[in-house]
Amino acid sequence: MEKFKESMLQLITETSTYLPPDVRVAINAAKLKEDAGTRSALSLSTIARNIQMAEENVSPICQDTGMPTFEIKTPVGANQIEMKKAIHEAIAEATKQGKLRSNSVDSLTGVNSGNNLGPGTPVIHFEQWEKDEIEVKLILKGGGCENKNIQYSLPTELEGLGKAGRDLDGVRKCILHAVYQAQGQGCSAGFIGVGIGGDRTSGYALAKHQLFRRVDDVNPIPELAQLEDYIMEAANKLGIGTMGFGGNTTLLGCKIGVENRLPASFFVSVAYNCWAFRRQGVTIDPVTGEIKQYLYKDQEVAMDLSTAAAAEEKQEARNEIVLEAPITEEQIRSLKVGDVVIINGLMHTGRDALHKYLMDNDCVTDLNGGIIYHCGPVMLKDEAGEWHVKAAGPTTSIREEPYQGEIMKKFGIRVVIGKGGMGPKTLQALKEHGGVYLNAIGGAAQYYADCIEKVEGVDYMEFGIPEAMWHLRVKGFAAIVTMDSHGNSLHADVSKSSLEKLAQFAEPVFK
Ligand SMILES: O=C(O)C[C@H](O)C(=O)O
Ligand code: SF4
Repeated sequence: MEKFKESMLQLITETSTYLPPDVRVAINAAKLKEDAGTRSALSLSTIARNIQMAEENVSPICQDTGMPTFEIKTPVGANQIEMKKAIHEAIAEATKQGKLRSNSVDSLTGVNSGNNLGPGTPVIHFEQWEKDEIEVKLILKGGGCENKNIQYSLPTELEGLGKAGRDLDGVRKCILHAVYQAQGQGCSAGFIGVGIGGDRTSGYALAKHQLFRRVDDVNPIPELAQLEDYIMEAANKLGIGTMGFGGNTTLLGCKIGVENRLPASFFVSVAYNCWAFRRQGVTIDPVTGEIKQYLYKDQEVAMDLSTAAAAEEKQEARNEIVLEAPITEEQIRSLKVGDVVIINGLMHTGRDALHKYLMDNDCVTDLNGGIIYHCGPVMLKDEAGEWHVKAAGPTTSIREEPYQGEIMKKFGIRVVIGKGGMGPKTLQALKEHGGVYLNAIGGAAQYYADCIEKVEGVDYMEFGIPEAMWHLRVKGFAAIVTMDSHGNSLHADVSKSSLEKLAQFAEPVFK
């Protein structure tokens, strides 16, 4: 079992740090479809570079290393109890090594277990088969994209598309709607797994299971193969684009599975996975516990960095502004949607627990003129007791919508950095107070970690590592203004235009 544990540690590390070739091919292809210099092309360049950095640094592609979910097939008689124990040990070790973020939180107390173990974490599904080898597949699906999963109960009425009935055309409408409702918040461009049928629980399991299919496989059921092709074409006409910035690629893959249903139920369940589509698998010798073969690693695919230089040149031609806290209202008022901002100096991380806390409490740090970064990093402490950032991309900002405006005003915060945009309440506060929202590239955790020169300190450690307030000194941290102090929001614009485009798909296609 010692060797099996080592093999599991290798699998976890590989999954978190190395994006499989079929996913790389899809991202490289998306990059070719965007015009150089557009926001989407710039984001895809950053994503490509981030994927390469993660591989080189053997560090997490994204700081949210998700809910580790294993699907295991064993020969009859294999000891599943021992295997489970070994997997738990490997998970704890991978967390200690900074390959996984401590991501398991007690839902009642809010306490982070610190080692990714706890009731329900990790998820392990066993199944027996006749073969004389063990197969272990692992997916690390982050929380932001998990929040964009959606389940429909047919018949239903869908925004933009009208009635969706209990037939293949109703399914078609649900899937298009699922892509639309995700906007950029699940770090588009994404991959979706769809489950038709089952019950509420097995439908979602079926949807997630589809994500283990290769991006380039062909569905053996002809009508579903046709539907997958149709969705790929139609969804990419919605104009949501990478990070919801607008653009030609919104969806990178669509895999649909079907199961029987109850007469009264007709569920369509959609599992949305971000571009950081981390899944890997191995076959294992049941006697030695050694890895025999990787399942999604049959070719070498280098990330296409060729357009990065051209894109950066165009970026220089854009309005590029350097900001360093403390920032004045005047500086903020001069910014508008589309500007690229480069941040130097100090910023403070803050996400769910901190925002809730700051509503009713003072802050230990002076935030006047300051910058809040919606980020839950992966951190490691060295022997001298100093903290190091291992991965630090943005988290989905919309969760802070109930708090953000008020907190900005209360503490004099001028800049909020996150991803996916915020709603009307925050937009109004930016206008009244003189604030700006910057969108960083979701999932680009290595790229941003590289901009962090020093960890100046940390407060509120009781919230756990991802939720604590880290004081970070950065250099050359680039992000795009997507909500300004004049009432403009790129997110509101893209949401509106994509709804108009969605409505073009209301007519029946599959009779
Ligand atoms: O938890 C995080 O760091 C990010 C999360 O996956 C998100 O997409 O919001
Ligand atoms: S931040 Fe984005 S890339 Fe990372 S897990 Fe969340 S949705 Fe995925």
